[in-house]
Amino acid sequence: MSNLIVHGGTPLRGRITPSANKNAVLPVLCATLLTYEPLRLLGVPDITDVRKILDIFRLLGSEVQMDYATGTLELHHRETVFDAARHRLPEEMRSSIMLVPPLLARFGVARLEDNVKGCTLGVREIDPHIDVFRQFGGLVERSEGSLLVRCRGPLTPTDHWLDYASVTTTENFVLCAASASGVSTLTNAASEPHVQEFCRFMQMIGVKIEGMGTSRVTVHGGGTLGGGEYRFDEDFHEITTFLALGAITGGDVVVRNSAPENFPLIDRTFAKFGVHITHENGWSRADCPGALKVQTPFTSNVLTKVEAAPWPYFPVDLLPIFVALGVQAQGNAMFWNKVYDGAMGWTTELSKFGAHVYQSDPHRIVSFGGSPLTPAVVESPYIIRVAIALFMVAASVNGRSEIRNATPIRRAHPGFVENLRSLGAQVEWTSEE
Ligand SMILES: CC(=O)N[C@H]1[C@@H](OP(=O)(O)OP(=O)(O)OC[C@H]2O[C@@H](n3ccc(=O)[nH]c3=O)[C@H](O)[C@@H]2O)O[C@H](CO)[C@@H](O)[C@@H]1O
Ligand SMILES: C=C(OP(=O)(O)O)C(=O)O
Repeated sequence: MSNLIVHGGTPLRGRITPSANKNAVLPVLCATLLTYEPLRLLGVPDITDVRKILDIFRLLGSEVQMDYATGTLELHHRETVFDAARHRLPEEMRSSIMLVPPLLARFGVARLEDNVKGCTLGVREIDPHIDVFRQFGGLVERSEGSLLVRCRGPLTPTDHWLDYASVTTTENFVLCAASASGVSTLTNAASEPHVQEFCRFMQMIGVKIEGMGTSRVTVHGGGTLGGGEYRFDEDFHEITTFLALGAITGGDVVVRNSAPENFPLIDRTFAKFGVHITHENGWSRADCPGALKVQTPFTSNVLTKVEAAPWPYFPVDLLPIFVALGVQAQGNAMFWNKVYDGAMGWTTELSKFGAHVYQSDPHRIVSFGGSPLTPAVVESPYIIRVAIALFMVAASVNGRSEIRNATPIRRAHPGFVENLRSLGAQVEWTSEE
């Protein structure tokens, strides 16, 4: 694990182009294994999760040419071999679970390690995925430290209704449905921008999908899939992160943003902390006239709140970024994580900066912002966006801070430190790992 050393207090200024969204890139990479045709992917980020998936492709015998300097990936899964006893799917990342449907389609078997939990946000269920595999005719059995999923023939189309709008379960449903001959429908489907982007890629390789971006998705599966060229969109998480960094340091950061239509709720959430976002000619800017300040609600006896839930609610992965704004803003705010039951414990680390945050239950915290903060040495849990939130607070405080175990940032944000330096930040990693 590597730490971030930050000399904070410098307002960040400049223009920046965000990278692709890890949570779109990874399901797309898994989906590539469904086709035998060559593909070219553009804008592939140099992040550790991508490297892990490409490593498994190489083990399977796929042709993989990745040029990280240009973000161009040439991929051809022409002749592949999978040995469930020998080949291990990448651990410590949630997306491995989306390799199961293409492995089933190709080899009739997949083995999933127990440790595919990704960020330590509390329970990351696999039962909804198993329900999906079984609905399509998959056979699931427990083996030591892993699950074995098999199918005795091609998957069969199905209709399914999810308990909740799970991102990766929706993607797994679409992946299974693409290889099942016939029509499959998912109700209570997730609709996040990355789920929609993944569906657009599936359409490009020849899968007919109706209802993408809504809660009911219909997939016409079983056709022969093609190849082609696909360029990834910009990551709304990274766009929001850079805008928030500009605001928390009192600077002026302008970020490339080709999809401002995804931002109305995110913009209103910034406004709750006194940050005004504008979108013009494909660029977004955070303007913060004066100090950060929590908006006072008109309703009496309530707190200004940020309520995170499946899209189109405020995105849960952005919640820590706004907690960082909350502790710097004058006033009190409530942050409500409706998705995860164990994603708020990290906020005790904020007290090391002198911040006052109270956890009222596993899902909710209240920030009492505006107290003067001092530099600190803090520990990040294995949560990408929390390492960033701790960095944000450090960057806004005069003096030397250290974010220990900040490596998870490398799972999602390529060249994070280099990008920040280009905006004027004084920050470095303690090691290259
Ligand atoms: C690789 C990838 O794409 N990871 C993302 C994906 O993970 P992932 O697909 O694992 O997240 P899910 O949408 O399945 O939700 C995660 C967990 O939250 C709980 N839950 C979720 C929703 C709900 O309405 N009720 C409920 O109880 C469940 O315990 C579930 O296991 O979506 C999450 C939620 O946006 C994001 O944090 C992750 O970054
Ligand atoms: C939680 C995240 O990723 P994962 O689901 O892979 O842990 C994330 O991208 O913030």
